Amino acid sequence: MPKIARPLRSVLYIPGSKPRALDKARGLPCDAIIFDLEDAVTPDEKVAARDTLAEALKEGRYGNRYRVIRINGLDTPWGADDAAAAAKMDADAVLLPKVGSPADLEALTEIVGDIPLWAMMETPGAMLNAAAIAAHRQLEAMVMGTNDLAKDLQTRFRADRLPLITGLGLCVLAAKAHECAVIDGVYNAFKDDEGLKVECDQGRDMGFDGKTLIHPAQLDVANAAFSPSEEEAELARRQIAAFEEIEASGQGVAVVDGKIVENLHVATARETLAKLDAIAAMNEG
Ligand SMILES: CC(C)(COP(=O)(O)OP(=O)(O)OC[C@H]1O[C@@H](n2cnc3c(N)ncnc32)[C@H](O)[C@@H]1OP(=O)(O)O)[C@@H](O)C(=O)NCCC(=O)NCCSC(=O)C[C@H](O)C(=O)O
Ligand SMILES: [Mg+2]
Repeated sequence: MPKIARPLRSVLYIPGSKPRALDKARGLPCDAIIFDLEDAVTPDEKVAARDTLAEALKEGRYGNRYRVIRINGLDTPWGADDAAAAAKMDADAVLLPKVGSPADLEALTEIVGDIPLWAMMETPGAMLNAAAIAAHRQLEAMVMGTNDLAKDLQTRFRADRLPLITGLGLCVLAAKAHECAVIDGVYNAFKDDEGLKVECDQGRDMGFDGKTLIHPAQLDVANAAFSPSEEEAELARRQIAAFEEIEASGQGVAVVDGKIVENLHVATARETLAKLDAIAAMNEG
């Protein structure tokens, strides 16, 4: 069972310092929100942003969007106070930037207690320690920080993300091995829908559960890319029906569209339909 069983197709960053954006998010079709106190907030605004965010969360009205607070690192002047404040806010999880090892998460639990944790995976060290980080008992999700990772790796931007693929893959493997969710990094060119779609499709094909986003205009592309398509749902229904029929006759392998369907494919087909149901339930709730 995944530690967090809910759609996380679109995970929108909102600067904790921007009341207008904090309010706008109450009506946006995102599955989760990362209320940011880190990179989207200038040093001068950091302390005030904490209070602005606390007020917004107290007022609530975020519906069933999952609410995650990204604090500053515990090695910064703001991190410990952010963590203490976040623990008292009405949020679902706390996200720690630049996690390097499980010890970083352990240090955070000493301040926030047993609230679920999310980890920014954005340094070369984190890629190499991904399995140990994913195994932390309170970790619920990993979030790729592809900007920081690209910076540390001194890569150039490439549409195919070749320089980042090893790290992305290591984090997907680690998260899946430990039943954590894993969310892809942001696409910086927020007016480029086509480029965003290519990157979302790549992330979806790699096994990511969703994408982090920086602007409301990116939500529809991510929601579509990380939802099962009509064709996938229709194929899933046919696979289940064909397998049930063949199973009733005492056989273990069905054939649909010229391809074998065994019990493991049926499990995937059922997951596809369950995901659609979860999205529908979330949209109704
Ligand atoms: C990128 C932006 C600075 C653009 O802002 P702006 O020019 O104000 O955009 P628009 O005028 O097009 O905005 C239209 C309306 O939408 C609202 N808005 C904009 N962004 C958001 C948002 N993220 N959430 C909610 N609402 C948003 C505006 O308020 C306008 O509303 P209205 O006036 O009512 O019409 C800006 O989008 C922005 O700041 N984005 C977030 C940037 C951010 O969070 N960065 C940090 C996270 S990314 C990161 O750190 C990556 C990671 O760590 C790594 O290493 O990779
Ligand atoms: Mg970062």
